[in-house]
Amino acid sequence: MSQYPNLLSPLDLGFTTLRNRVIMGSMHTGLEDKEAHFPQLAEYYAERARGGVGLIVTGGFAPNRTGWLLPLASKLSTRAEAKAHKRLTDPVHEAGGKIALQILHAGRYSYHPLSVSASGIKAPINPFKPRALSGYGVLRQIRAFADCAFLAKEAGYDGVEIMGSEGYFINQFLAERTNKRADKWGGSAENRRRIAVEIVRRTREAVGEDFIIIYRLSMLDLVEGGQSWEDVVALAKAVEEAGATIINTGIGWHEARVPTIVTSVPRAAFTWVTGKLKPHVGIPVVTSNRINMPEVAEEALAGGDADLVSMARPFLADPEWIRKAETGREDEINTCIACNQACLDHAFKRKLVSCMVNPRAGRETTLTLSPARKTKRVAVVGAGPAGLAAATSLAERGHTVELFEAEDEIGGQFGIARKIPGKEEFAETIRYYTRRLEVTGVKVRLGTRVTAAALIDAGFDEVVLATGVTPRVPSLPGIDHPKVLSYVDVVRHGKPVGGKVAVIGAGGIGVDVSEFLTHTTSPALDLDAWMAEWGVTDPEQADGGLTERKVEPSPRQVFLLQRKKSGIGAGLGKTSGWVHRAALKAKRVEQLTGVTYDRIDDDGLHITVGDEPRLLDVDTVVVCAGQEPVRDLADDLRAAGLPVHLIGGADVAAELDAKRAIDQGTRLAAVL
Ligand SMILES: Cc1cc2nc3c(=O)[nH]c(=O)nc-3n(C[C@H](O)[C@H](O)[C@H](O)COP(=O)(O)O)c2cc1C
Ligand code: SF4
Repeated sequence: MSQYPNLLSPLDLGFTTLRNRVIMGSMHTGLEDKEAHFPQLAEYYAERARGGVGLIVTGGFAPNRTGWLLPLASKLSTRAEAKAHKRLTDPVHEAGGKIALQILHAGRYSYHPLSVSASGIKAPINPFKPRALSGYGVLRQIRAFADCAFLAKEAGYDGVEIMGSEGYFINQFLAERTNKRADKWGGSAENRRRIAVEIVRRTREAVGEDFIIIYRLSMLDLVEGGQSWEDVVALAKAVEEAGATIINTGIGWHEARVPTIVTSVPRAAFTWVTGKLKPHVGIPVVTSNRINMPEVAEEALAGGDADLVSMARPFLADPEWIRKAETGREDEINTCIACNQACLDHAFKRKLVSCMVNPRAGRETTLTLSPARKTKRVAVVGAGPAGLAAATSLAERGHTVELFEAEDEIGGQFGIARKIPGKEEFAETIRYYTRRLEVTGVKVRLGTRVTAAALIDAGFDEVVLATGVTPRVPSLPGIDHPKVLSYVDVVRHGKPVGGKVAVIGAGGIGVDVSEFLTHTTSPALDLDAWMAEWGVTDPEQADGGLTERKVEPSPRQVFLLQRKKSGIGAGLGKTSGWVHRAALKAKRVEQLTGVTYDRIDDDGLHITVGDEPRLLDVDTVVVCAGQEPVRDLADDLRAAGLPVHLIGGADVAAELDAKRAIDQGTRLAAVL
């Protein structure tokens, strides 16, 4: 008997059966935008289908040019385009999987001048003002959805998902916020939902009975002027009536100021919303967002909140997620830690999407770990993200690998990250590597500060130096004062910190340390606390589910300081930086930029801001002023003729970058 009886049980849809209750949620990876990338996209999907996922939903494809998210982005509106899609659907079917095409019309989120919407109201996150559609224009858009679905069927898809949430085109008709129309497509709730219902009805007519239609329904808009709960329920019933097979959950518009998927959002944070809707409809419902491990998914289903779970990013992180859950190897799952660093942050920069913890994602055809032609004895020094990726990937290719780590535990900087409130997920990557080291047979030497002489004597063929970084000590009068601590002292070693603290350096680490110092508990581990913090409430109590934000007061007063004039946490990703900045503001952290540090003494930290000298009478100064690479072994090893490879912080320490570190470790291992 499986440990996950609900999750792994098939779902009979009448005309077809899904092999389990897991949908790989829609993710636009960038590979969809050019047919030249379809072979790569096909292999990315096929690998996930082989891994056992029940149904794959593609990234969004526009049904016409006006619906494009970006100029020349993915679209399916012609027979020629449909033909190319066969290259995607065939390999998935050969692997025993199923695949649905997502139809996404961006409406006023379209980043181009052709953008259209219910009304001519510009989105706060887009410079392009949409044109309000005429009545005829609305009918043409509806038809485009149905035609796109018809082409998808021709291309061999098992179904389509109609994207009705996240503030895109359909959602813009549903909410009064963006729909000011006076015709039959606006005004009353019934009129506002007419377009969604018509799209589903016309799509069903176009594709016939035996074809999956998922409707992704915005259950919580999280914006002012969003839909009421009554509207949401009425829409769900109407969509079912119009012929949808399944309803998927959508949460929050892109312009919402509530985080919905970053790592500080508790796991399965919105499953209760799906559960609230479920009794109102007869068709299966899917829950989504921040479900990343089998026990979380199983609990959502066993609790009766949903019939299926959608997991998007977890399938970037691990294509074999299902197989591992099926065979009791959940401790081998490479867990999505919701960092967004290589997925959504890439998408925003128009870079191809991948995954921080799995750099092979989206590069299945180019980054392969094939068996080594000549096996070697390799020493990897340092068990941070770079060293772990290198050691395990090398061992997977058949090399004999020994991993040396000076500390008593693996993880490097991730061991610090995991202690930051809201970043607990980083512990999963350490757990994953702990197990992967065992599975791949790497010999691990913890608490061993290995010397160059020992490495030379041992006769390794290659040495990989992943020795990481040490905190940079700025030259500043009073830097030796007892009230000065490094971020490592504070976070890793838990050294006591006073009630008034200055944090020097407002990069990613300074921001993390400020979060650490202003929290006594982690809202990420307490859904009620998190909802209160972000003002998320039951949509029955407030339209769109938004109320006032309330935060627990900080246990200490924190000043976050930066020499540069650029913004606080400027290097943080687009999708997560604003969340940290908003959280620190709510905790009343005083943020100062353009600061000159004058000296530290018994009175505190003396600074100059602009031309104004100022004394911060703090008890503790925490230094987060960058880091220096640790690479002392390199010269001696090279002098002895050993091939030495520097990776991670030991290579480039200027900006701590785990994404780069894991990628570099994996790529090195692929060719050694
Ligand atoms: C890189 C990326 C691209 C996405 N593209 C789409 C998309 O095209 N359509 C869509 O409905 N959702 C899209 N999403 C949202 C996901 O479907 C999903 O709702 C979100 O990632 C939360 O689920 P997860 O925690 O399982 O990843 C995207 C998410 C990511 C990370
Ligand atoms: S980059 Fe981060 S958030 Fe994105 S899939 Fe990978 S682990 Fe998850």
